[in-house]
Amino acid sequence: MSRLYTRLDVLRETTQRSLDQVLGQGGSGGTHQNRSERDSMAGMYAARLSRLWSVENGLCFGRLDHTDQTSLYIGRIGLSEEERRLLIDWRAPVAQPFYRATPASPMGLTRRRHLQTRDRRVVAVNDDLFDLEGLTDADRATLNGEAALLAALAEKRTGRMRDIVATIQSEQDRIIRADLPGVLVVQGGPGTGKTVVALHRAAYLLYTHRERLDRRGVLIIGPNLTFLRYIEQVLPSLGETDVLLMTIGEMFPGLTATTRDRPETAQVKGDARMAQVIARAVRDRQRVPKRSVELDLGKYKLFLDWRVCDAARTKAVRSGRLHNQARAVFVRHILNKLARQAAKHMGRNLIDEDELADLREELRTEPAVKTALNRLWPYLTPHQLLLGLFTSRERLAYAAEAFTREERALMLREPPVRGRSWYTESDVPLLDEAAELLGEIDQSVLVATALQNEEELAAAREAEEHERRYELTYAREVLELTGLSDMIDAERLAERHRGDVSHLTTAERAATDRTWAFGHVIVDEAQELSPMAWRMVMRRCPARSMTVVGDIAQTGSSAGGRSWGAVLDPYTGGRWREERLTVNYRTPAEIMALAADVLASIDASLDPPDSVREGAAPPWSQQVGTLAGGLAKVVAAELDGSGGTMAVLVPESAVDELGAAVAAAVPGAVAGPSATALEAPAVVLTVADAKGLEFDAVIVAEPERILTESPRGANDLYVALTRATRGLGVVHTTSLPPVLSRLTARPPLP
Ligand SMILES: Nc1ncnc2c1ncn2[C@@H]1O[C@H](COP(=O)(O)OP(=O)(O)OP(=O)(O)O)[C@@H](O)[C@H]1O
Repeated sequence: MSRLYTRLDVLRETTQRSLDQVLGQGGSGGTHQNRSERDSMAGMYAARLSRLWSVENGLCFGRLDHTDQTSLYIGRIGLSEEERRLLIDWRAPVAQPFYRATPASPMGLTRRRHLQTRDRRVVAVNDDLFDLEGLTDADRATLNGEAALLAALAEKRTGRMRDIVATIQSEQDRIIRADLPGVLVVQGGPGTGKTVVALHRAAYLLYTHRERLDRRGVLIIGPNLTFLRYIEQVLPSLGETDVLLMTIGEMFPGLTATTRDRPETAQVKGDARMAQVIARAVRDRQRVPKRSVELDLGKYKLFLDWRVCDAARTKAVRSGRLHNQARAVFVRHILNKLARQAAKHMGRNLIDEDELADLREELRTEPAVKTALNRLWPYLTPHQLLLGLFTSRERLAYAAEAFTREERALMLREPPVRGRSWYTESDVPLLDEAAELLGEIDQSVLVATALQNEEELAAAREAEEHERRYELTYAREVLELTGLSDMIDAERLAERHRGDVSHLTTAERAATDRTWAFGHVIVDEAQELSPMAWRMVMRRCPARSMTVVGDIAQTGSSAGGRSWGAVLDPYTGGRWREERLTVNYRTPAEIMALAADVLASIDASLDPPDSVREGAAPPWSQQVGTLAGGLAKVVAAELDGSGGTMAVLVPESAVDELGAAVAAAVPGAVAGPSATALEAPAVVLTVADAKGLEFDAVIVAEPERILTESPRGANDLYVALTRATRGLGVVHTTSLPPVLSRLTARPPLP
């Protein structure tokens, strides 16, 4: 072990020296090319350095002893010295037996050794022995198959997900090392390691297909920002920092939409028919006036015949261009007609092409003409289109004719109020859809076309401001994640995001480019995505190299999927493959038995995963007089100060009230998914915000309300019950739902 760490220290020193040398070669001096080369060298050394620092804990965690008497050490990265391999990267093919060998199929091993280290010292050794014949009695005594796994699972949760390189199980390893191309679905019940496996798969794919994925990047989509915070340390701890983590609400550059619509609204907005709605909303902005329009130019008047507009529109639509590009066709046709009219006013019946072009340019700048053209075929940003649609009953009536009046009413909204975010998570795929149909607008054109509707302009400006703030936050996060904050400041990096992108890593560039095509996309909690969200995600991965991770039984969103086939067939022609995970590493058997009752109430044919652990205290229930006061008391009493994590999962409609009550009564408790939520001793969350997370203890409040509050209430309750790693309690005021009859009742609190 000491030899490995000595080698690591040497590599850190030499890399640091190289970095210092490059950074010392003058700040902004030299040619552009010199600066650019220097920047990219510095970026490379800095990335290598952060990789070398990230593997300090558990650098080496295994040893393979082969039948031919050779041994290999397995670790987080590969290390060698003078051509000799000291440590094998866990992702290398020769490391595979560490995860796959079994007594029935030992893969050339006599022994697999798990090493637990602390502060560079080995503190525990667990062996799996495959050559039972050749064992001494002492060796036989140490036979301890699951010890390493069980030790890892028994550890207290820190609020952050840890990597599992040392204890990946065989069924998980098959998924991690599955081929890159095609769509792989990983279906598995709660706690089966879907998320952690997906993250290790990302690390494996980057290692195995480095060249391809370095260029195109890997995107991981998670259900909410808290979840991304929960998992963000896993890949850096595996030495991979250039992976982009995003929620659906962040996938339209410049926006971070975190508010969720009510379930009925989210369902309507996520409906596949919304693609038609957006297309019709665009068409609705390509107008033909009912009768001819009079254009007063001062010196004379021109008449814009509705038939001319109609012909112009047909021509523009037939051009096959996107809305903002097709505008040029529309405008040119109309200006040609107006120019001929204008020529007549000047007493000229015949004009040549050059004169026509001159007149067209003159007319183009006439305010009356500009106003008319902008009304008939305005340049539109996706923001303007959506705002115009959702704030107008008439526009909605036209565009969303396929929906009922009630469904349209769910989409109708007040215009934005300054300082308050207007977009919801389900608007983001709609913005993306709109962007696909509208096409880009040249920045200079946008500035020149100052005749847009006031509100729309304000919204566009707001979006711009959002973008600036977003870039800054993102840049800070990137720097924090890569540990480079001492070397580059966030403002500069944010500037680079928007301007010169040549020095940025792939993930940084991809984050700001809506049209970026990723080399591989991993979608976690994929059952929650609406059909419209899938359209957006699929656009980001035209190669269809994807890992889709989820559990249909945990679908909470009304817009979410009901089967993988229904979700994926339209994009893959049925060509996707499925792997299943069947063992629950999180929830002890006693808690899982209760969750299994809820699962059976959703669909009796669904099997819960088998728990690998048992021995937890039986889950309990406690009736209280008033919910807020009673809950706060129970939470305070349950916190044992031992440093574990606790979540209080509450109905969506009561989250503000209960969050405030618990935060006021329990020192250190936090209400809602804030930046500090994961580190707090107790956090109050809705089930949607707890998706994908886990806690040592979980208290579920008023399960009856969780069940009835949403169309998929039983799925929500199932998710809530399966977040616990050690203890589970239920606090309620009204009678308990019959499906929870297995709970052990504690004496009620007055
Ligand atoms: N092989 C393993 N070794 C150690 N810990 C593991 C292993 N597999 C899974 N775990 C742990 O089990 C817990 C559950 O894993 P994870 O969150 O990935 O499950 P999931 O299937 O995504 O769950 P859910 O669907 O409920 O969100 C995590 O703490 C994870 O680290």
